[in-house]
Amino acid sequence: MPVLRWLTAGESHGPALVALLEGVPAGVEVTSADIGRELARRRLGYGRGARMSFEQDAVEIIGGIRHGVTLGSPVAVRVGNSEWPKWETVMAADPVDPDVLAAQARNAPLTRPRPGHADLAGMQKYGHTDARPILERASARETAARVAVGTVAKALVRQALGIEIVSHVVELGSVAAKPGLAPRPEDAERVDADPLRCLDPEASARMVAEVDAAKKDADTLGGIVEVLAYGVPPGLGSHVQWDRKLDARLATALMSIQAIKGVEIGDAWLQARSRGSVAHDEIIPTASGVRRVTDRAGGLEGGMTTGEPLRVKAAMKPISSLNRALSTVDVVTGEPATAINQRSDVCAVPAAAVVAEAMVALVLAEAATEKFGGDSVAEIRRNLTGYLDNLVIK
Ligand SMILES: Cc1cc2nc3c(=O)[nH]c(=O)nc-3n(C[C@H](O)[C@H](O)[C@H](O)COP(=O)(O)O)c2cc1C
Ligand SMILES: C=C(O[C@@H]1CC(C(=O)O)=C[C@@H](OP(=O)(O)O)[C@H]1O)C(=O)O
Repeated sequence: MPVLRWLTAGESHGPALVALLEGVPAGVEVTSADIGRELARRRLGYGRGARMSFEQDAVEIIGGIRHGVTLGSPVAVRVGNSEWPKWETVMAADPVDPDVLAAQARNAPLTRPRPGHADLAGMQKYGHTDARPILERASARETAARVAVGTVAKALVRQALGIEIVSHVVELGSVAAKPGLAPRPEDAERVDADPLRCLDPEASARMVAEVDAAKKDADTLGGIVEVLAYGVPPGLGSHVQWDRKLDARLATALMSIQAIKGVEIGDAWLQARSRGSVAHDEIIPTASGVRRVTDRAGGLEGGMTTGEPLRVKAAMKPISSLNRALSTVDVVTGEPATAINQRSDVCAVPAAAVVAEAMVALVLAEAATEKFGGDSVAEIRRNLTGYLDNLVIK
């Protein structure tokens, strides 16, 4: 059984999302205000749709935390959808009078699946001619629940191991930030203050213009985000089995985010195009122990952390709900049609970076509790200190 596990439930326009995080050690200090702050970060970013401006994330901790400290029991969080009153008939859990439903425009079947969304494959798989039952759960609204439990994971790795996780946007559409820019924990506020969560102000201005141009053309954009984790000890994850390798676990976690289609560990694409002599991180002795001269590997070798900063990137495809709707088929008439065209984000890359932080935090929290024990923060700290003090190679 995994040491730490998490699940979410809830539909985009249902009453709430819920998240359950099991295996959290006792003694992690975290409050609903902390979760609220992370959820507010997820709503940031130039190019998000109207829903982000009027919907609130109403956080309620249902279990696992008492007086701001985790108990060791499962942590359960509810994130209420303030849009619910508008949807309580369409999304009612119990049967509704068909005449009442028919009178609601919102309940009209969505029969023109969007290329790039989960609509068509989901309708085929689950046997619907209406996309509603699919898009409600496919929607990235679900990422609010991940960020809620990701906040607990972040607090755990920070308080037990001193790990700080930050993220930034490195590319948006055709605009790229200056290569090599990487935020440190002290840059986190500056990143959040930028409209695109980009560290390079000149690139950020061009990204704003790119979003404006896409919006004017009724189009959408994707991009690339990077997550960095500082203070990660060597030896999280393992080389001994495919499903213990931390690079693979990070890739799975990031790839599970809606619209993420590629993951890069360190400078993987550049490494693939380079010769071995310039692709790896040479090891040198220093007064404070062995170090790598560079961090091209993104802090991971053999499925284990090296002690260098962890660095992973995720590529997000452009949003698939376009006002300039793409060609599709009306699944009821069988005729060519234009896809469902509903209010949508033009670009959600900055928000995806915040979700990616949460997923990296959950994976690191899982790997840390595996390695250092999972009952209390004090126990993890003790075991970490014992491990670091007794490393055979320092
Ligand atoms: C933060 C975030 C916001 C998103 N917003 C939208 C949106 O407004 N409209 C849309 O069509 N897709 C949006 N997406 C992407 C879809 O949820 C995603 O493309 C869809 O669920 C299909 O899954 P796939 O792209 O992983 O194959 C968003 C994704 C993220 C991470
Ligand atoms: C609600 C969120 O994102 C939603 C993700 C999403 C999608 O298809 O993924 C579609 C949009 O929802 P709607 O169609 O209701 O406007 C986004 O607003 C959120 O991130 O909280």
